[in-house]
Parts: sequence; structure tokens; C-alpha cells
Amino acid sequence: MTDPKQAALDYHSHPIPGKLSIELTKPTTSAKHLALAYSPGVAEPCREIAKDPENAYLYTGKGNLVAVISDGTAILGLGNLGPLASKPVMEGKGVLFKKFAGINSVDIEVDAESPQAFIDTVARIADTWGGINLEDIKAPECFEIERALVERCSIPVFHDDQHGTAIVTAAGMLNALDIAGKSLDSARIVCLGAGAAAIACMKLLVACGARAENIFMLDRKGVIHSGREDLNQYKAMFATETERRTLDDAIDGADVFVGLSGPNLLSPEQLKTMAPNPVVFACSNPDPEIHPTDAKAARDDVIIATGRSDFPNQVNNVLGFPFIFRGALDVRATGINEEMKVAAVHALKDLAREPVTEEVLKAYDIDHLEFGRGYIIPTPLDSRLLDRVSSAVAQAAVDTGVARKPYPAHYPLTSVDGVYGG
Ligand SMILES: NC(=O)C1=CN([C@@H]2O[C@H](COP(=O)(O)OP(=O)(O)OC[C@H]3O[C@@H](n4cnc5c(N)ncnc54)[C@H](OP(=O)(O)O)[C@@H]3O)[C@@H](O)[C@H]2O)C=CC1
Ligand SMILES: CC(=O)C(=O)O
Ligand SMILES: [Mg+2]
Repeated sequence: MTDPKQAALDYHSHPIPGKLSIELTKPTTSAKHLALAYSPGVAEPCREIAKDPENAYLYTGKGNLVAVISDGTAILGLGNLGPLASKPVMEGKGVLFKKFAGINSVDIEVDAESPQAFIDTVARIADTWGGINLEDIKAPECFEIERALVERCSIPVFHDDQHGTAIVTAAGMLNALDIAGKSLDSARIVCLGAGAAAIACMKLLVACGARAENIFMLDRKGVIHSGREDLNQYKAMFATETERRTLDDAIDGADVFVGLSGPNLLSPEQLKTMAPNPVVFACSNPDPEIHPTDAKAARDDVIIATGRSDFPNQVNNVLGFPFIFRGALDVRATGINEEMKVAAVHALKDLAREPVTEEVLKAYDIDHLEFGRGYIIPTPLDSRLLDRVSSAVAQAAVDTGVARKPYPAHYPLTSVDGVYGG
């Protein structure tokens, strides 16, 4: 059997290093072409953009170009390995942008000595892009970084680990609880992790109907409760009045576990103490808080999801960011607001309830898949996502007044070949 570690390294290094390259969109075979592409022809669009910056959307790739920017401080669940070590993940996000939504991207790994240095670096290059996807930046710094960049930039700035993850988690959670015969407004929720992804997920679950008083959030020191004096302002929003202190205390009787922390932190014994039909989203990458095989061995009524592509129920922001940016770029939205996020939640949730296509069955080499315990959320290889999520996001942008262009005439999108319309 192929060693998975070696297979992953080979995939990244052969036949050429890396996962992305840049293609040309114009002919370049003659001197005439070169005189248009470069000197002297290139001066004409330069003059037009100098007259009106909006012309950059007409004469350059800006409108379909997203920067994937990280400082490498929270690479998946691997921690702070520095900017360069984050490059394979950032290239990976670029692969997903292109494959699933036809969006070009460039990854940028910033070696910044402070959050302010990072903000200034990104703000100075912001006009180059149609949007900025911030990635794998640790909490609490990520919150101020995103806030400052949203304020300084006139294009969508979106911290994927916060909002992409939250959107997909909320969609999967609404479906999973429905299947379990429970509802978000009465579910008792344990969230292990209190960082970028965890805080955003719990905020969006509350916006979708969960009760803040029903949520126990934990960091490395245990339950975030009102008696703690070491909480930053983001954790403090989830401080509860409780005597529970440890994961053992919090998980007892809980309906839901959301893991956005690190590997192997939920034991089968702890899972056994949860309420009937527990919903477990063990979303740490690459290694979940509990392995699905161990979870199912511990109890057969569990509905389990992970962030990985090699198990059913992949709750991962790959289902969000490509299509959210597609919709936002196509109406030239100035930002990605709460209404656009909620629209994406419902588009994802609803698509999972439709019959699965042959294309998906083939891609996953299975005969059958239907809405239920083993299928709570669409798979990333479902090509209907492009239309469903992008159009919902674009419509919400138009409806809420952040779109600078009308709802796209070339929608619905049936494939990435159609993203330029025409
Ligand atoms: N499936 C998906 O789509 C996504 C999954 N994730 C996963 O979520 C995890 C966190 O990512 P992110 O939020 O970006 O990172 P952050 O660095 O912002 O947050 C990490 C959080 O995890 C907590 N944590 C770490 N180890 C433990 C532990 N042993 N016990 C309790 N809490 C712990 C930290 O606690 P403290 O505050 O005390 O340091 C911190 O609150 C990663 O594993 C990542 O792969 C993230 C985004 C998307
Ligand atoms: C999926 C992702 O973005 C993460 O684990 O950080
Ligand atoms: Mg990430």
C-alpha cells in the first residue's frame, strides 16, 4: 500500500513543484501581438486606468483575481509554523478557487513583525485584487486584522477560517440537528476551541437560532466562564455562568460537539456521555478531535462530520469560499455582509436535501447517497454548488445595496467555463 505521507509529498512535487501555474489569455505568437501586449500597446490601458481606476476591471484581470494572504500563524491545526510553511495550504486554496469557481488567485505569505505591519502590507497591495481571502491567521489578532482591512479596502476582505467555516458549519448543523430530531434553539452545544473558527462559528450559530446560554466554549484552560479574568474580548462574549470547568463537565449531556481546536481531544468515553443522537463536528485539520471510526465504535447513534475529504460529511470551508467570492465578484460587491453569509448557509443546507447527482456518486465511487446521517452537507465535487451558492450570495449583495453591478445576466452558472459570460 502507498504510504499516505509519501503520496502527499509526491503529489506536491511531481511532475513539477507546486499545484498552480499561470496561463495566458491573449495571443502572443507575433511581433504584432507583442506590440499590443507590451510596449507600445500596453500604455493605452495604463492611461485609461489612470483616468478612472474602475477601468482596471475592463483592461486587467483584477475582477476575477483574489489574493490568498496568510502570516502562517494558525496553519490548519498545525499551529504557528511561519509564513513559508503555509504556502502549500495557500496554493491549495488557489486550486479550489480555480477548480470550483473559475477564480484566479495568487498566494502571498507575509512575514510581518506585528498585526499592524501585516495590515499595512495588505492594505498597500489591496487595489491589485478583486477580493482578499485572509487565511490561517490566529486569534485574537485575526479579528482586528480583518476589521482594519475591511475598513481600509473597498473590495471584499474575508477571513475564510472565520466566516467560510461558520457558513458551512451552520448549514451542516441545521441539517444534522433536523436529522437527529433536535433544533438549534434548544440544543446544548460544546465548542472546543475559542479561536478564529470557533468564535465565528458560534456567533453564526447564534444568529441562526442557537442560544448563547446553551453554549459552553472551551480553550486550553477549560470552560470559558464568567469567573475567568484571563479572557480577551472575543472569548468574553461566550463566558457563561456555570460551575462546569472541564471538557468532561461540559460534554456530559450535550447535544452537539463542535471541535475547532486540535487533534484527538475528544475521547470515546467523553462521547459516550453525550445526549442521544449526538452531533459531533470534529473539524480540526488534518487530524480531527475524534476519528470517525472511533466515534462510531463508541456509539452508533452519532452523526459525525470532519473537515477531511476522505470521510463522509465534510464540513470544510471549501464548500464556502470559492462560491461566496464568485457571487461577490460578479456583482462587484464592496464587502461580504451578514445577509450574504446567511444566504450561503441556506443555499448549502437546501442543496443537501436534493437528490445526489450521478457525477457525485462517480467522483466518490459509491452507488447511493441520500440526505441522512451520512450525508448532511453537499460534497465539494457537486457542480451545482457553483450556481446555488454564488447566485444566493450575489442576490443578497444586490438586495442589501453592497453590489456595484446588477445581478449577473449570465447567471445561472452551469460550469466554470461560463464565469466570464458571453
Ligand atoms: N474544517 C474547517 O473548515 C476548518 C477547520 N479549522 C480547524 O480549527 C482549528 C483552529 O483553527 P483556527 O481557529 O484558525 O486557529 P486559532 O489559532 O485561531 O484557534 C485555535 C483555538 O484552539 C484552541 N485549542 C488548541 N488546542 C487546544 C486544546 N488542547 N484544548 C482546548 N482548546 C485548544 C486554542 O485555545 P487557546 O485560545 O487557549 O490558545 C484556540 O482557542 C484548526 O485545527 C483548524 O484546522 C479551521 C478553519 C476551517
Ligand atoms: C480548512 C481550513 O481552512 C483550516 O483547517 O484551516
Ligand atoms: Mg484555514
